[in-house]
Amino acid sequence: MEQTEINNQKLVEEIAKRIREILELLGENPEREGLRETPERVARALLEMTSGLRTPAPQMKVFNLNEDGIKYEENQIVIVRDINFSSLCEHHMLPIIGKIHVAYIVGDEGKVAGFSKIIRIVNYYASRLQIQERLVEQVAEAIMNSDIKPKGVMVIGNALHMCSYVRGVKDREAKLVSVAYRGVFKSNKSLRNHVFRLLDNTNKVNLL
Ligand SMILES: Nc1nc2c(ncn2[C@@H]2O[C@H](COP(=O)(O)OP(=O)(O)OP(=O)(O)O)[C@@H](O)[C@H]2O)c(=O)[nH]1
Ligand SMILES: [Zn+2]
Repeated sequence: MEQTEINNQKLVEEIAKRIREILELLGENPEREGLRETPERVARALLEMTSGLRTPAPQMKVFNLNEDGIKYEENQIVIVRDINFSSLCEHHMLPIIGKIHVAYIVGDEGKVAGFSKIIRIVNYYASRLQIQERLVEQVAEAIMNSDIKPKGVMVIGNALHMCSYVRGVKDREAKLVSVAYRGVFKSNKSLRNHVFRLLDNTNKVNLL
C-alpha cells in the first residue's frame, strides 16, 4: 500500500512542484545538480512518513492462550517494550524520535496479540502529523478495542522532539514522556506501578 503511494508519480510530482518553490524561496537553485532530484525525494519521504493517514489500520493477529484446554489465570501482563518509532510533530513537521512501550492485561477470553502487530499499530499511528500525547492515546485505544479484548492497556512514550532539539529552545536533553491508560490501569495505581517496575527491571536484564 505504502509502496504504491510512493510510486504514485502524479502525487509525487504535485508535491515536488511545491518543494521546488520552497527551495527557491529559501534562496536555493533547485536546478543545480545536487538538488535536481531532491524535490521528488522529499515528496516520497513525506508520503512515506504520513502513510498512516491514507492506509487502513493493521489487522490484529490473535492467539488463544487456552487452546490446550486449560483455563489459565487471567491477568497475565504482556509488555512489548522498546518499540522504536519516528513521527512528525504537527506544529513544525519535524521528526519525533523515541520509544514506546505497550503493556496489556490479558482478558477473560485468554487472547493475546501477535507481537509484531503491536509494533505495526505503533508505526501506523506514528506515520502522520502528531503530538506525542495523542499518539499514545491512539495506540492505547486501538489495542483496547482490538479483538484481544484486554482488561487494560498502558502505552508509554519517551521521545526527543527535533523541533526543540535543532531549533527554538535547542535543548538536546529534554524528552517528552507521556502515558495513556485504558481499562483496569485507569483505576488501579498499584498495577500501573507494577508495569513501571517491570519495565525498570527488564531494562537491567540484558538477555542478548
Ligand atoms: N505537548 C506537545 N508539544 C509539542 C509536541 N511537538 C511539538 N510541541 C510543541 O508545540 C509548541 C508550539 O509552540 P509555538 O509557540 O506555537 O511555536 P514556536 O514559536 O515554534 O515555539 P518554540 O518551539 O518554543 O520556539 C512548542 O512548544 C513545541 O515544543 C508534542 O508532541 N507534544
Ligand atoms: Zn514541533
